[in-house]
Amino acid sequence: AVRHYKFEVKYRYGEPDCEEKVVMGINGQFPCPTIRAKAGDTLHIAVTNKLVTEGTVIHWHGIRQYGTPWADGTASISQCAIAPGETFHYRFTVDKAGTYFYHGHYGMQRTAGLYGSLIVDLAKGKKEAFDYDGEFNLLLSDWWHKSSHEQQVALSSIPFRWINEPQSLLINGRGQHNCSLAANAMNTSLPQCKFRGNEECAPQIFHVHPNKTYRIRIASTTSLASLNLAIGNHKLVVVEADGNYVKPFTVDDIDIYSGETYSVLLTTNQDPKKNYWISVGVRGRKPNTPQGLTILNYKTISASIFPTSPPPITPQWDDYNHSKTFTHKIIARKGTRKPPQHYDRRLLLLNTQNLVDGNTKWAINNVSLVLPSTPYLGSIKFNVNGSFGTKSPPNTFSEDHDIYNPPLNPNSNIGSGVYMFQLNQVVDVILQNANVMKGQNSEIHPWHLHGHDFWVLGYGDGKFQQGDERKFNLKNPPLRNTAVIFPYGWTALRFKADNPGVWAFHCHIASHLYMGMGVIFAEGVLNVKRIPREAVACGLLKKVLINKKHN
Ligand SMILES: O=C1O[C@H]([C@@H](O)CO)C(O)=C1O
Repeated sequence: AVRHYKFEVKYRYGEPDCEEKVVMGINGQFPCPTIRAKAGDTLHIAVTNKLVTEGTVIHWHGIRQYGTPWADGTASISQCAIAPGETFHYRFTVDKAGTYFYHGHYGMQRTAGLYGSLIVDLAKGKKEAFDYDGEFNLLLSDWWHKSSHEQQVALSSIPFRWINEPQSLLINGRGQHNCSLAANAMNTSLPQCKFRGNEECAPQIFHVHPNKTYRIRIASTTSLASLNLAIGNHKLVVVEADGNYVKPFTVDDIDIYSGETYSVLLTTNQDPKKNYWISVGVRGRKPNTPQGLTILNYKTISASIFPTSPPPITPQWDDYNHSKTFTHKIIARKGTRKPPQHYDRRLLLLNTQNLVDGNTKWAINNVSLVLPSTPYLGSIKFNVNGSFGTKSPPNTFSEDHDIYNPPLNPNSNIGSGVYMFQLNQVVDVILQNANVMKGQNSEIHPWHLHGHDFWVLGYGDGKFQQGDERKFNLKNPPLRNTAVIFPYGWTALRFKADNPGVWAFHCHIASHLYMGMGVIFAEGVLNVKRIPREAVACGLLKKVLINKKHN
């Protein structure tokens, strides 16, 4: 079936965490409307930009866009930003059931609130690999009191101004900044929140029946924060990650990085005379943000009876062993597509923090990404000269780079070059983490690939060595679209370059991408047919496409 949506992107006042701010929403809603479709459906989403003075695009995160690379919604990569007042028609199929989301992919518009859930159900007649009685969505995000515009200015100022930690964590767009839902149950200086219930920042409470199993679809669209989610007294069975089944495993809490999605099963087998906390806390960076909270309500009692015990304690932010233990449990469910046993091309990508002309940036193999004004998809397809860096970016980095210390020479270059793959090549990417520019520290980065799922072949501590590939899991590696690199560690990915188009591969932390932490992949672009001309008619292609006929 074809599903039609009309989206108007517009700022409005809102109080996501009880403080009035300007938020970016769709059709007056924040978070933006949930899209629900069936596998095999075609979505036709007409996006009208009502922002008055800035462009916009929307990326359908986790949807591979086979045959429609111009609908991936990445400004300067797959399309021109939609100008104020204009409408762009996204038409693409959702071929695989799973938990996804969508978000702005121009500057830091995701930070401003431009995100919503995208759920793809199985095609009619197909059955899930697990049973459940009901389901609900948890769309997780972090919220900032400084506007996305001010954050962009801060990050590109000399001296550099870091954005620091978010003010609040939001669950389905709702958080509490000046009060705590759990004040009466724990030691805090915050007052107890009091709600009539219709406030925009009142928690969304999840109502369940006892002795049932629920599928909880979780997505993290945070700008910065890595999160840990727990539900008091309840176990979680992880069954899906990034739209792919995983071998089910049971945990007390899950770590979720920006750009990831999970489905977990929860069985309501606890005391039905109580309600329970759902808590979200910060991991991987020294937190300065209170937990995000809401309530799991057993319908056997009133939802207004809050738990008297404190919310689950989020694991210590720097307990990386906890994160690694969780991450290593994620393997593919039987029946998942297996990886090719060999690669055709390998990239070793070093992640460093650098200086470029006095600006603090992130660079990959010493190149910090700056996007061109003509979208790559059009430039490559129509062979436009001079629209982006023609020098291919480096496949690897210097063997003597000391990943445990600040770089000896912190300066790097900017670049807009593209890694070009032969269609159907098997590509391995080893992401190598390193020390930041100042002090002894290395940070978490969740890397997201557009247009493909990849197999996560392995993780390791320290510097990747040739022999490490013997430890790769080629038997049942999980298929995902986002994978984390741990501090001072490496992560190995494999994918097949089988989707003609131009695809971003980048750190999903909004500020880090803004600071250049990404690369551009392209394959088989000459095979891409029928690019709508409004998708790429800007920059150097504006005149060309108006004057000539192309197919
Ligand atoms: O990009 C970043 O900059 C700061 C810090 O390294 C410099 O202020 C930080 O924590 C980041 O993740």
